[in-house]
Amino acid sequence: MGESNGVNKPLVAFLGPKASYTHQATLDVFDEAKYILAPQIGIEDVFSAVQSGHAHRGVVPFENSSNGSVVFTLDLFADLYQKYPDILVCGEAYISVQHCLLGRDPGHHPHSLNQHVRPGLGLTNVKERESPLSSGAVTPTTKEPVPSKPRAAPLADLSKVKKIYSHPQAWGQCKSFLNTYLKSIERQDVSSTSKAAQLVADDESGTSAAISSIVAAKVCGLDILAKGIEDRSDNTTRFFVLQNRSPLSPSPSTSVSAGTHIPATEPPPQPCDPSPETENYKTLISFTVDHANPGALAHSLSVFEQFGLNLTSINTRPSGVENWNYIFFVEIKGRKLDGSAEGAVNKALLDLGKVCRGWRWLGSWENRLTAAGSR
Ligand SMILES: O=C(O)C(=O)C[C@]1(C(=O)O)C=C[C@@H](O)C=C1
Repeated sequence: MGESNGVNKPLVAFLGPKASYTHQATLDVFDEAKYILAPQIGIEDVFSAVQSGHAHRGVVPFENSSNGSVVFTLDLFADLYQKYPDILVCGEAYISVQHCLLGRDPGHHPHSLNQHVRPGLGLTNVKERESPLSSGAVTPTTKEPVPSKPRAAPLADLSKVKKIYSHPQAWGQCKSFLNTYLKSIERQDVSSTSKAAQLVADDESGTSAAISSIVAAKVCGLDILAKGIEDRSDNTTRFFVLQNRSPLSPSPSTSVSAGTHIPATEPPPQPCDPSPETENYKTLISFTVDHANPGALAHSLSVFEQFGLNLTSINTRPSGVENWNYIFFVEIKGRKLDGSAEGAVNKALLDLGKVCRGWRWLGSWENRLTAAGSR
């Protein structure tokens, strides 16, 4: 299970196709020489591959610094139909996201190619125009951080663009550019930004464009019509590495030949790290409360305070049971110790069970956020 027959390498499922931001996150965590990286059509396919044991690990987007949670991923963790009971988060990765508008530039001259290189994706010779064509474009610098003004101007004439494809997360990250240069142009959601680039590459009319990456421009042979169109220069997406809690899913030491590199995001040693140092870990927990009970949410959250566990994020999604009832997701600093009643997280979970309706531990993993972005 979780291995590709013949080559004996563990399989890592990720939201594809190739050149998605999730692919870039996957390459940051998993060495292509030691793992088979398997693109999936949707985020749910990644969950399914890990749940079934077909994949050893999975990589999915979780949240963006400017546009918030990836609700598709949260809903899969909410798992209303109990399809993914064994999914655990065992790692995270942060990718700086610089979006481009990709399409066909009628004024493109093939000799003005720029060179870009991205290991693992073989990126070279990306077709990027050097000079803005758009008159009256606002071109703020980072010294002029006015949110309503786009950070980039088009590099080509956009008047022929009649439809834009992208992953729904991308629209909210590029609001200023879209409202300024592509207002009222039809937008179509697709499963990923690299899928969007593929669709535009297949559209021979040349009237569609994609919000996607510079890597996808190369892979799909598209022109860069604008670059750096995200609202914020520090636009970053966080990805989760998933594993199956069941021992059927092979651990790296059994599935990879001796001396292999184990990614830094692999789960902490099991069953129990004797070190009391849990500060550099994070834990994701979901829980539901009795909505008729005043203070039910406050009582649940106070459990974490009692054990000195800092909350790093809180999210809600509809519970699926009753209208206006929610499932809560909290992320806290610290980790659950396996097979132990000790540890602040373990104790907090015991107490949480006394005040909430139900809870689920969704994994503990090493915190990969540097002190600069600390949380
Ligand atoms: O569409 C992709 O390329 C993805 O990997 C998904 C995703 C996301 O869901 O947040 C990843 C990074 C960007 O924030 C936009 C889209």
